[in-house]
Amino acid sequence: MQEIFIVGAGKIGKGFLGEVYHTAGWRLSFLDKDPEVANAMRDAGKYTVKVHETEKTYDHIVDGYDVYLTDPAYSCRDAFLCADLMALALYPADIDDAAAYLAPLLEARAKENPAQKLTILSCTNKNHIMAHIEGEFLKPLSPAAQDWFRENVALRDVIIRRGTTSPSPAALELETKAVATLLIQSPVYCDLSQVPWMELKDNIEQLKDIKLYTYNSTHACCAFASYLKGYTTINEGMADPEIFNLVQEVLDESCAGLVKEFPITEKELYDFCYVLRTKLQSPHTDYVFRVAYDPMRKLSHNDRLTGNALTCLKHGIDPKALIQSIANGMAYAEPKDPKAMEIQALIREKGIAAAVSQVCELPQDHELVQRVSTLYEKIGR
Ligand SMILES: NC(=O)c1ccc[n+]([C@@H]2O[C@H](COP(=O)([O-])OP(=O)(O)OC[C@H]3O[C@@H](n4cnc5c(N)ncnc54)[C@H](O)[C@@H]3O)[C@@H](O)[C@H]2O)c1
Ligand SMILES: O=P(O)(O)OC[C@@H](O)[C@@H](O)[C@H](O)[C@H](O)CO
Repeated sequence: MQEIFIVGAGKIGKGFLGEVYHTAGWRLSFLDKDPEVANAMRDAGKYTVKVHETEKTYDHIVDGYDVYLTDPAYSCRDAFLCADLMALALYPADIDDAAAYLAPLLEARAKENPAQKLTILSCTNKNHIMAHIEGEFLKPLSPAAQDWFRENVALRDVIIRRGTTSPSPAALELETKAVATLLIQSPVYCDLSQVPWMELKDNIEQLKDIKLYTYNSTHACCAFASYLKGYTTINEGMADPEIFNLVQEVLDESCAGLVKEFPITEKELYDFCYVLRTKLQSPHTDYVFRVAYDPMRKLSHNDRLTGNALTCLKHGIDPKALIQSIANGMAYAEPKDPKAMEIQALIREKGIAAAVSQVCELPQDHELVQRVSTLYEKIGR
């Protein structure tokens, strides 16, 4: 039996990877830093995922797993030492800590089980960070373990094309929309051919910008605009004609920039985004809080809105709706989102132009900073 070690037992860990690898008959081990999350899973011994496929919806009960806390005694040691696959189902900001915690385990594996190769999947929406992650894994290792890691570990990026939700981090009832495969940078060191929804690809870095600048730019646009209108779900936002139109404009601008920037035809891009162009309601509730979460990352230089707008400007396309969405993101003042609060503090301390300049990582006299600042002042809050 093959074994997956899932770091981060949240929505993607439990609701996507746990569900899919359980279906495929793999042994599942979860590691989480939150005692509430780990205890809830351990006490219940099972959880339920409502899976929405194109033609059917069904409940899948996932059980028979082990769950560990990131304890100082490394109770997860045995599970880690024989895992074929490790998935980092974490936000990018949590990966460095996870790599530091995992270092003694990698050191032990290099000594005690050197012959078994390991594949690590980095499951985030942040692109161009794989060299950094590899550095974080290698940094604490001894020279011998570093050599072993380079020879025997395939650290790979992925593209997650499904929304997975739960009402709280420890919830044992999740929902997932299963309509597209998980794209994984090839090659890997384990056999994924019998695991549903897994697809190996050889150009993940480029495809990931295209996915972020279409699926995630429209998603962020909807979340920030929805917050400003007082909605709490993405479903409510998409049902509002004004927000729906803004989302479509963001998609049009993004696609116009992408066909100029990347070797992809308009038809290929249209097909890739087909689902975004229909007014279909999602079969499950998705939350503005989740989709808007961490606006500092979402508005940063290479990410879904700013990176996208810069690509448009580079190719002579006016990114009007993207710029409005960045301004809306600057006005996203959800008290429970620490990074939204950091942005609000920056605006209070430095003024809007300096804050946009810092968040979007652009000079203050850049056209985009000036236009975002002007639009921000017009937003009624
Ligand atoms: N949920 C989705 O629909 C979705 C879709 C695409 C991509 N993603 C990406 O997947 C990643 C995970 O998202 P999620 O929705 O599952 O988040 P989540 O908050 O539901 O789960 C993350 C889990 O990781 C745990 N964690 C954090 N730091 C840890 C550490 N150092 N060691 C062990 N556990 C740790 C947290 O306690 C939490 O349980 C993110 O990068 C997100 O952008 C999510
Ligand atoms: O996970 P984030 O915070 O990068 O972005 C929120 C959502 O846009 C994202 O999770 C999507 O639902 C997902 O990328 C599926 O397309």
